[in-house]
Amino acid sequence: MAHSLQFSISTPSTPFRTISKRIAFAPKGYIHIPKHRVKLSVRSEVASPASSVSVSNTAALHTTPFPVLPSFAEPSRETEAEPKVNGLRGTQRTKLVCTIGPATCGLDELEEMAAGGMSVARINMCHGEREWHRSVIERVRRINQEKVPYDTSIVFQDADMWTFSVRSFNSILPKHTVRVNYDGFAEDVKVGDEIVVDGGMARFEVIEKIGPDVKCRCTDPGLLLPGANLTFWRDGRLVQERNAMLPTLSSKDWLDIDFGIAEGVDFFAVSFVKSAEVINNLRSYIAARSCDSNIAVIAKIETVESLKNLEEIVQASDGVMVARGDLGAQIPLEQVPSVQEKIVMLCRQLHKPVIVASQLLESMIQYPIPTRAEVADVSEAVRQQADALMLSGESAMGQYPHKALSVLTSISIRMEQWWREGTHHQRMTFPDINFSPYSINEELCNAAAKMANKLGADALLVYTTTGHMASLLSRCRPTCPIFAFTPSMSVMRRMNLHWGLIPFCLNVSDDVESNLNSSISLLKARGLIKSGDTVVFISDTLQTIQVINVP
Ligand SMILES: Nc1ncnc2c1ncn2[C@@H]1O[C@H](COP(=O)(O)OP(=O)(O)O)[C@@H](O)[C@H]1O
Ligand SMILES: C=C(OP(=O)(O)O)C(=O)O
Ligand SMILES: [K+]
Ligand SMILES: [Mg+2]
Repeated sequence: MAHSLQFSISTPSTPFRTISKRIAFAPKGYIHIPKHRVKLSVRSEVASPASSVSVSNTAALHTTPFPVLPSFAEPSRETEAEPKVNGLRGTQRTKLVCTIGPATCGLDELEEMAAGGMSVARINMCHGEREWHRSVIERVRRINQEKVPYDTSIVFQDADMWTFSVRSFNSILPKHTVRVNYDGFAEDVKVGDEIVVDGGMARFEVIEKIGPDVKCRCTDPGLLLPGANLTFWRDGRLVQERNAMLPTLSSKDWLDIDFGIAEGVDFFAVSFVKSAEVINNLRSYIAARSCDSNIAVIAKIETVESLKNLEEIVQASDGVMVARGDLGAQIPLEQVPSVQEKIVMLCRQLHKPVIVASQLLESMIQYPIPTRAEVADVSEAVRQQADALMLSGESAMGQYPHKALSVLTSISIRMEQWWREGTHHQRMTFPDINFSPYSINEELCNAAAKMANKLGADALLVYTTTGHMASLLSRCRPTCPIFAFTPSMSVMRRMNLHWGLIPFCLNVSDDVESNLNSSISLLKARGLIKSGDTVVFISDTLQTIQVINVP
């Protein structure tokens, strides 16, 4: 497959992802795909800065309203007028993004995912057809209010000869052929180069170049999964000049972006971001193209260049994804955990939501329980207080998508509880953000969160017009849940990606007292707060902190 964009629909929203240089696959059924896994050794001594044949890979995170699910509390009279989109909420702090694929695209499956804790649905535009993408978006919408083939991995055996080709094959690929969607491939690669699939899934040596075909011998057997990322190495160093010149957004990406704007997705996730420039370009494009919608732009951190320009990229974006899949193919695997922690901390400091993605529960693509190591990895991401965790193949084409989601949910709940109960953590202190218009709100939020913690408050309530005040509060990672009220549906949907925010759409009147009363009765009716609870209330228009005893 060539370029693609990924959208996610969150169960309140959707993402979009960048286009990566990917290997295209033989039509289904041609190359056979045994289901067992091959053990691979990862050679990390060849650890020089890497870049891959991957170009950009535009992922789109798209957010739709929160699923309208049967409410656990009978709506009371006060809440009858409440918009349906508010749906059912739990108070889990860590948000869960699920990639939607053949395993989860049906209405029933999507509904089950929503009920199981999915906060954002993601569609990877690398896979599937436009109509399929549209139907998924529609179904997510409907919940808020055929299947694609996936059996496409290829097993490489030791010493087998394969042809990597940039030719476009109309129907059936010749035997032992892999299509590469990076046009410069045959020119850039040299006889003797080592080709590494997905950071070590399999390795090849380049034997011969024949026009657009590159003959390679498998030197380290393994698996080729759809959308695999190729890197090539010469004399133990990654070849990267060419890649640096490739555009982050291809023309196919731009068409996918138009599609996302037309469909009203909530997020675009841009793959293989190198600098803030592409983010800024996309932002101005969105602003020019869609006057009313305000699609958030997520930068996927998965290249060496993006690590070099990390701070400017985070500043320019509305959120960040630690895309550990491709990242692990670009830097030595043993560096991925510390890089993840660094990105999570930086995003927290700059109050941008951060998603930890890829291979969280990889073994659950095939097995109904995770490995202990996977549980430890997910726990660590929750302990770091990342805003969101993301499932890829586990939910898109795995055999146990719902089980995988429930594993994420239970690990998150357990770790969040451990965090709240214990004295395990030191509070993070932040330097001031220093955007002067926000400094008052920043101080208010810091103070309100601290006050809520000290008083042992049951909830924080925030009125937020743009979502900014709510994200400042989320950044403090307070102990109690944060109920965020906004009159804007799109602001509400985007808040679904932020740690601890439980967003509601509510028409706000000029009468502060009556706003507060209706929020409180809404939360009471849903069983989220009760009489006698202590609630700390802040608003971006009032700039005061109130402590209320719920009547
Ligand atoms: N829309 C889809 N249709 C079919 N398969 C999909 C779809 N989305 C995802 N998948 C499957 O799930 C896997 C993991 O998803 P993702 O991480 O988004 O893609 P990739 O592996 O291309 O980076 C894909 O490799 C693919 O096999
Ligand atoms: C999330 C990632 O991107 P994609 O799934 O598009 O490869 C990743 O590389 O980890
Ligand atoms: K991936
Ligand atoms: Mg990637």
